[in-house]
Amino acid sequence: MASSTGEETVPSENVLEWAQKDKHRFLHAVYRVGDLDRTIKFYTECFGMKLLRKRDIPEEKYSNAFLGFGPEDSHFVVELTYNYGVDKYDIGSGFGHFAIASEDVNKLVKDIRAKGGKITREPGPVKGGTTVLAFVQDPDGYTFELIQRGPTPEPLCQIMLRVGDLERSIKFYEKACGMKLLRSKDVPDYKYTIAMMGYAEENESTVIELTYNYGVTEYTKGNAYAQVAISTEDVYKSAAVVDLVTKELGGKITRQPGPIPGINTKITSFLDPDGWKVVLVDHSDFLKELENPEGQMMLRVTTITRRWVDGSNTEELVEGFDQETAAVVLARYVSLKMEMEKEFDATRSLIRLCSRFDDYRKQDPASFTLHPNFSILPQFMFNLRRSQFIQVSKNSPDGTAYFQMLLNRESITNSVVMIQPSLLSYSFNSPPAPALLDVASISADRILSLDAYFSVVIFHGMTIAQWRNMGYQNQREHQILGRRWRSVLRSVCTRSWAP
Ligand SMILES: C[C@@H](O)C(=O)SC[C@H](NC(=O)CC[C@H](N)C(=O)O)C(=O)NCC(=O)O
Ligand SMILES: [Zn+2]
Repeated sequence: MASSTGEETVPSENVLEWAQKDKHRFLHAVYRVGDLDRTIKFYTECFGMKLLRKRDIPEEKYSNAFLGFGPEDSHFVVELTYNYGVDKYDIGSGFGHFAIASEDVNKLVKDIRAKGGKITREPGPVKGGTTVLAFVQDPDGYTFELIQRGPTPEPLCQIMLRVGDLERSIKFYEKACGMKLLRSKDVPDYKYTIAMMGYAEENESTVIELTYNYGVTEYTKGNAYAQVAISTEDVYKSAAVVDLVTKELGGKITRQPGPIPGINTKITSFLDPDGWKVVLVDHSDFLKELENPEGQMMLRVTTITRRWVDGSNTEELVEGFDQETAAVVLARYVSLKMEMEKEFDATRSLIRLCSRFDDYRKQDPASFTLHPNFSILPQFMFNLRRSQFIQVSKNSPDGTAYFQMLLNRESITNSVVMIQPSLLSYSFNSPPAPALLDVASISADRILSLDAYFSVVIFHGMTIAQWRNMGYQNQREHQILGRRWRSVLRSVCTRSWAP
């Protein structure tokens, strides 16, 4: 369906469907600690967690440590952040607890106490219920609930957050994140209600435990707990869903979908109606970026198994279609065929594909639409035909061979950039955001970086160019501008490829 501006708009109910179709997994909870080694020692010795990886980012003055009960590609973990020189944080009144499932809470409490851990609630049935639990405080004051449970594949099993309107929050996490309400429980004697939200059985996986205290609608957030990271199969579609849901239930997008400059992992982030932050991370990017305990980048070859479907079953074919991968495979195929068959015409492939998966009314060309899962292919083919893989006359044979070698060797993400340059727009009051490959993206107060993989072009809008020419970035009275300008240049120039 085309709108008056000619842009394709998809009815909101179709957009919202994506959250229910998407595949999600809880990846990690991010929070700040005052002493990384102190917390690592406590979690490994008292909880039995394993240190999975550490990283230090001196230019940004912080370090991270990831700990959990199993590897990150299959377990929910904690991501600790240590900011240089900051040894204390305010946890606020809204953050409740993390939870660790144990088959013997009493024994675990004894062990933790013997190692100097601070038990703030002795083991016993929960007030108003029967589940045996205990509470322990970690060195920074974060509360960990120790919950009695049989064997489970996911011991790190809860993030408890207090909310001011339980129904609103349940609806938000169902519609924006595709979560299910796994269980709710009202405890009138203690004037609270809880709701367990997640993607699988409560005893088998991590959940967000939403807690409503009767009559309490506001909590302080503090500056200690940061966010929860959840995987998604498509950050762009997921962000479109979240944007719609925030208009209905509150909350807001805090980072538009797109690659993290220099890392390429695609993310989007937002606040829920109570201000709790969620980051959605592209799952295949996440798996590729995982590092091993020595901190080396471990590029994983992730075999994405797609259920094969009978070619005549168009609907299932469309639903499982990965257009970025298809576009790159098509480019690799076409650049090979062009070399072997001079009369080979790449457009025929696109025409065949469109005639198979399009939707239009006869005699009405304007009604032509392609399913969203095919939306980038036409523009991709437009750029491929003009790329150095097809227009070989401009290169030496060695040059063409070099470009084709890289196209066949690089990741899907980088190969897409080789054929369809990515344009990022940087401004001084919002995070970098993908921009349309069109002159309309040029504006006086923005810096544009065109990444064509083999070359990067940095364009300064007229106003910024004037500031730069007048040396504002080096003048004391414009030091904020200078700092921002240098961080923009740094993020543009720190790319992950090395031709
Ligand atoms: C089910 C389990 O994971 C829980 O966390 S329920 C524990 C129970 N929660 C509350 O009381 C929530 C309301 C409270 N006012 C709050 O805001 O945290 C709890 O903490 N019980 C205490 C006990 O001693 O049982
Ligand atoms: Zn709990």
